[in-house]
Amino acid sequence: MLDQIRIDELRNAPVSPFQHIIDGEKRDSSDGDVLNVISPLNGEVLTTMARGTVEDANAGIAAARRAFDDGRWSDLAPSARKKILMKWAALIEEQALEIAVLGVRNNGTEINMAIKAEPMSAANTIRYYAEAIDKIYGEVASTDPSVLALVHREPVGVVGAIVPWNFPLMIGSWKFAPALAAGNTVVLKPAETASLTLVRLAELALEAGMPPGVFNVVTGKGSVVGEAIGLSMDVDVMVFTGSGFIGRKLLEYSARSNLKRCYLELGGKSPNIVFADVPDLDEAVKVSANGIFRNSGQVCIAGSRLLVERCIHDEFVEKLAAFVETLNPGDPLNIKSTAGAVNSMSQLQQNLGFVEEARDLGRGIRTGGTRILEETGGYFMAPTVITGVHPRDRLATDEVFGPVLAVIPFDTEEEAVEIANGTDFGLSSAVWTSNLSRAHRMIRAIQAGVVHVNTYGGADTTVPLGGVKQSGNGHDKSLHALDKYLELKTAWIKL
Ligand SMILES: NC(=O)C1=CN([C@@H]2O[C@H](COP(=O)(O)OP(=O)(O)OC[C@H]3O[C@@H](n4cnc5c(N)ncnc54)[C@H](OP(=O)(O)O)[C@@H]3O)[C@@H](O)[C@H]2O)C=CC1
Ligand SMILES: CCCCCC/C=C/C(=O)O
Repeated sequence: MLDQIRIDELRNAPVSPFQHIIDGEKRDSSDGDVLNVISPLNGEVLTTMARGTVEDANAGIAAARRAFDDGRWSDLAPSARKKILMKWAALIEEQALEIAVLGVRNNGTEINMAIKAEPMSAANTIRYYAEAIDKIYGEVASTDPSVLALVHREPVGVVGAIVPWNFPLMIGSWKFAPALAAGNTVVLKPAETASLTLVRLAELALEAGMPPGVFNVVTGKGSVVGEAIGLSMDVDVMVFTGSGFIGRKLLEYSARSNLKRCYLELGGKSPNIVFADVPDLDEAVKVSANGIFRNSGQVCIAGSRLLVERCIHDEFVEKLAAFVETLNPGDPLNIKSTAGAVNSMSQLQQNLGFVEEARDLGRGIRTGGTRILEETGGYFMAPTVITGVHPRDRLATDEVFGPVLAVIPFDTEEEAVEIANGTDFGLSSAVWTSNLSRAHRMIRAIQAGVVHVNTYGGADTTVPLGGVKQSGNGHDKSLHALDKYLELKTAWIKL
């Protein structure tokens, strides 16, 4: 599917200014203000987008409220909603390359990953929930024969979605696809540094026949548009992926407004644990490296802590560093690049700050540790492996969200579990072992929403993704995600 010549044609195509999509229309901000969209590929202005005001956020919410309350979407038969969603998925797939290149110019993800993880994955997710929604049934409870007790599943109402910049379409679709399939309406605020493709998707939704007001996208600052959505009395469910700092604010907004449900996915510091009986050490090296360095480490489930049993530690690190040095981070629109740009200058500075702190503590910068390709003006960083990290170092406890891997040796299974569980996070993890009993013990012992065994990543739409501890609550993906967007209603009928 990836054609370098076509990508090169698209890479310099002019990008028209982006507006909000509210009530089925493209709209400027109420005060006409715009934000410059800076491309992380060269630090230059790519285009502008509407800088949403509180009025714009409220207009998006009001449109979603009207569209929900008058039943133009929720009262459609599930099969009718399904037809529109299927058409939407097809349109996204038809334009996948154009959308992917626009997204790469906006957020810096390498094109190989972007095409799969963004438009293709969004289309797949929309289709998954479209197909599911006419197969979900209510219940008839077991009661005394004088009563008929029914449990209905109803859409909750207006869903506010606030999504991040690392995979705007993939993560966005994990929220809006089940929400819309279930009959809710949506107002979505994309991240300031990755809004363009989500606006494009909203345009395609209208083209697919989605009624106006059902899916609204309001761009701008989180502190303005995001806060207005969080505080709205007309938003019934809030779904979010991003930092714990903003996740806490959303809980506060909910408490200060209408106690809206709030589902948070807040990232992690996921342990990737390699025992000496790893079935294939070379495979583990490669998969572990990809588990942290794809998308420049800007992945919530990134295996950012590598715990290696001491007796194979030196050999593993040697092979890992050698493999990492063969990676080819750089121009994300070159299909040969293995990683692209870091999303923003502030993320790059944050990443480099972690490296400096580790260096000051005397940890070993085994490879990487620097900004690269500075002459391009882009925000590129070498994949970085840091050894001798102490489990209490900030590098071992805090999310970097960049291409920085902390390596920690361990001696026993118990110690590995203690280190693995020794952070406030609990999103993902992996165990590499040939011992089936140990694999099952570790699955039980690790505090995380996902435990991989002898692999890292790759879990598809069929399984839930969610965190424990301060990695959040609720689950994206799978049929379980629908529960967030459905309300149970009991009908108790005396016969
Ligand atoms: N997938 C994941 O797990 C992600 C984790 N993170 C973590 O967060 C760190 C910081 O990244 P950052 O982009 O600043 O993440 P944030 O949590 O700040 O941003 C996530 C989303 O929240 C919005 N937002 C910001 N302020 C508010 C507010 N007051 N009310 C409502 N919404 C708001 C943002 O909008 P805007 O862009 O306009 O600020 C964005 O859409 C990363 O280094 C990483 O550790 C970040 C992104 C994704
Ligand atoms: C194809 C990349 C897999 C990403 C898995 C989930 C990432 C979630 C996130 O970053 O929030």
